[in-house]
Amino acid sequence: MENSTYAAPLFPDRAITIAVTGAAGQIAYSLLPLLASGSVFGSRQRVALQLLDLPVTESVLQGVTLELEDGAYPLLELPVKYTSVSEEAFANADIVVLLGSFPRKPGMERKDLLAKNGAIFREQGLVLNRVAKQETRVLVVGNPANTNALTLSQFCTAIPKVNITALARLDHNRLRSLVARRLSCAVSDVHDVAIWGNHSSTQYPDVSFAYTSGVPVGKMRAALGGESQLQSEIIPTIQKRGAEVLALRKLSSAMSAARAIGDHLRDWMLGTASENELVSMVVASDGSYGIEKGLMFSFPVHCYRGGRYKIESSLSIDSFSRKYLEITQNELISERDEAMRVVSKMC
Ligand SMILES: NC(=O)c1ccc[n+]([C@@H]2O[C@H](COP(=O)([O-])OP(=O)(O)OC[C@H]3O[C@@H](n4cnc5c(N)ncnc54)[C@H](O)[C@@H]3O)[C@@H](O)[C@H]2O)c1
Ligand SMILES: O=C(O)C[C@H](O)C(=O)O
Repeated sequence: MENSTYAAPLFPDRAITIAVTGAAGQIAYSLLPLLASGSVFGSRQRVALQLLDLPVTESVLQGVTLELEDGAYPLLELPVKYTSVSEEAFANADIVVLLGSFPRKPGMERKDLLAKNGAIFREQGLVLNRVAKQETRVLVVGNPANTNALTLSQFCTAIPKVNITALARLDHNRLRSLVARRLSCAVSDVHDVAIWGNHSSTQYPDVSFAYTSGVPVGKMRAALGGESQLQSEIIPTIQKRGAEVLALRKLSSAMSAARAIGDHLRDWMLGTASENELVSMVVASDGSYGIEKGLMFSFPVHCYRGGRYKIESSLSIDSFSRKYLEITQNELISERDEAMRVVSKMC
């Protein structure tokens, strides 16, 4: 991870408490060692983990906690807590990472998935509303991540909406890496790619503001072969990358998702390596770029130490980009309307 190893601890006198749901699943298996080892919050920050999964996974979850103990991580508080009761997992958490969600099954339509997850994220929002601290930071990963985060935020008014985000960093990292491969440069030399909109195949992976030491801002589209190449190859490659991994592995991305979660949490809590660096996060829209206020939308943001971010609202959007922003916004509006229709029936 960039720049976290020597970071001053956020909480020098205590452990940072991180609740993780879906902790018996495959992303968690890659994520928990990153959290426990200090790769995310620095090599001087103690870490307490509170793991949640469904009762049916109890023995797997227990096995995962045994492995965490056997890792003998110097920063990890022991014993590791695990439970199937959300209230216990979320109590006193500084950070809540929500991996647990209902997966799409063969024959299921998108609206069935929204209904199943609407119920889960409504319930978890209500629990957080009762037990979480106002300063708790929430990261939703379980799909459909943007809309699950929106549902949760509707039922969790105790946590300010700016403290609820969802993951677009995997898409951001995928784009950064693709640009590096195309330009034969180091990933660390690629700056300010952006992901806009939904974590789905309508997302807009944008290189308009990206630069490297050899390619200045404004020249990246040309360096990558021009708009037709972006449209026919680069944009669809990123939009469909999750599906590509799923088809090959027969399992969705987990190692890269865990790495992206670590990047998202590190930048959000400790700040980006440079104050000017843009990273992509799904956050509640403030109306920037004409995106409906309140919609959970991935924007390029700046992050500052202490869990703060600011949407970069001054980028100039041309007609090429505007078309993509509208497609992904429309998808998110229809997901939101469907999810709200479903959860309103549960009230
Ligand atoms: N946003 C992203 O970039 C991104 C990337 C990769 C995967 N994902 C999503 O992340 C989620 C997790 O992926 P995974 O590969 O770890 O899945 P997984 O199926 O391996 O694990 C999910 C775990 O969640 C648990 N779970 C289900 N409902 C729960 C609930 N209500 N409370 C607590 N736990 C619950 C399950 O028992 C399971 O152990 C999936 O929805 C996946 O689509 C998102
Ligand atoms: O789990 C999925 O559907 C895919 C995942 O969100 C990914 O982007 O890899």
